Order: sequence, then C-alpha cells, then structure tokens
Amino acid sequence: MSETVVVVVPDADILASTVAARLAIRIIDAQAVHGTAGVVLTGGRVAAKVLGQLRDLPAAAAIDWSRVDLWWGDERFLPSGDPDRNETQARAALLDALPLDPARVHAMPATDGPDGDDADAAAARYAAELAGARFDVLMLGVGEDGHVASLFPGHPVLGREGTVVATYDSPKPPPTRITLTLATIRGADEVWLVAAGPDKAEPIATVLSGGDLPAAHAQGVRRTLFLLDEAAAAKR
Ligand SMILES: O=C1O[C@H](COP(=O)(O)O)[C@@H](O)[C@H](O)[C@H]1O
Repeated sequence: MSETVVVVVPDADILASTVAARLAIRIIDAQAVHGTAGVVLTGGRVAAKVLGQLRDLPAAAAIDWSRVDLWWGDERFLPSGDPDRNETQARAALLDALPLDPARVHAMPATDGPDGDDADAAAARYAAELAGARFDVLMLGVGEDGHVASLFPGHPVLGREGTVVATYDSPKPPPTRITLTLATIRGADEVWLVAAGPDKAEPIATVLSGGDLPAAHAQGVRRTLFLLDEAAAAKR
C-alpha cells in the first residue's frame, strides 16, 4: 500500500534545502541497498534551487556520484545547450560540478541528436534507454495548471500509451516536448511533488482534495511526497 505524505515548510529557500537533504539521504540509502541509485530529475524553478542546494550540502559528500543514474521526467525539445532545456539547467545548477559517470547521465535527446527534429523517434530512443531502469526517487514540479512533467490537463498526451512520448502542442512553450507517461511515473518507488509559491496553491489544493489533474495521478509505488512551502500549501 502506497502512502502519501504532505510536508510543509516556511518558504521556497527552506523547501529547496530540505528537499536537497532528503535527496542526498535517499541516494545514500539506495546505494547502500542496491549499489546504485536511480533519480529522475525535473525542470522548473524550484528544481534548479534544489540542485543548487545539493551542490553545497555537506552530506552529499557521502554519495558515490559515479553510481548514480540520472534521468529526466520531461524535456523541452530544443538544441543541446539551449538554456530552456531542463538538462542545461540541471547541468548548470549541479551536474557539471559532480564526478558523474557520463554513461549514467541519461539526458533526453535534443533536436541536434541522432534523430534530428523527429520528436517521436527521440522519444522512442529514450524509451529504449530506460527500459528496465529502477527509479528510487522521481521528482516533479507542479505547474500552475496542475501539469507534471509535460503532461498537461486535458491534453491528448495523457491518453498515450508507452513509457516515453513526444508531444507537439503543449500549452506552455516550447510546444514540442518529450515526457515520461503517467504509467512510467507511477513505476517509481517514490514520487516527490515539489511546489513553491502562491501560483501553485490552487492546483495543490485541487490535487489534495481529490481533483482530477495530472499531478493527482503521479503516485509512487511505495510513497508519494508533497513537498511544499507555505504559499503553495495555503489553499489546501
Ligand atoms: O515546463 C516545465 O514546467 C514545470 C513546472 O515548472 P515551474 O517553473 O513552474 O516549477 C516543470 O516541472 C517541467 O519539468 C518543465 O518542463
């Protein structure tokens, strides 16, 4: 039986530092049990803050970064190095400073990758790469409209089958994106929904009261954590 836990902290800075601390411990524990840790990163403002905090966290010295697999929950389908790519943001905030094994950094393909601007082929390539992967923790930001990854409310992408899919007309730019499906998200051991700020209060309240938004369907096999600041939790 999966449990859902809601944790509220005073503000976005404290949220970022506490999520970073949780993430470090989760990785250390996963490595103790499995030898490796599988982490799914998210894009968005609070995610960048979390990664920045992890960079400066003393406990992160206990992580063997060469045995961490990094994945992404979604990606804006743009050229590699584009500042709007979630990968670029994560590299700048943290990854470039870590002794990672490049073979374990599983960025979603870019438009200048082997499939060019064919987002369907790029999504299929990523699906093949993640087949059989273990996700110890999968982090998600929550959009003002209740989207997670690039799964937008009312969008046909929600009904797509498979593990990774392309979407061509996202309401939030850029329109072409690659995203894990809800089925894949729900295969993670723990799902963490991380949200800060008053713009997130409405969707968080809707989701926690049983409303039908994409974020409401993002649940971990063992645990689902809502990690919120007071502003994001204000209307629940
Ligand atoms: O476009 C995206 O937005 C969401 C939420 O971002 P935020 O800045 O409002 O926190 C993010 O979770 C997703 O990964 C990203 O592609």
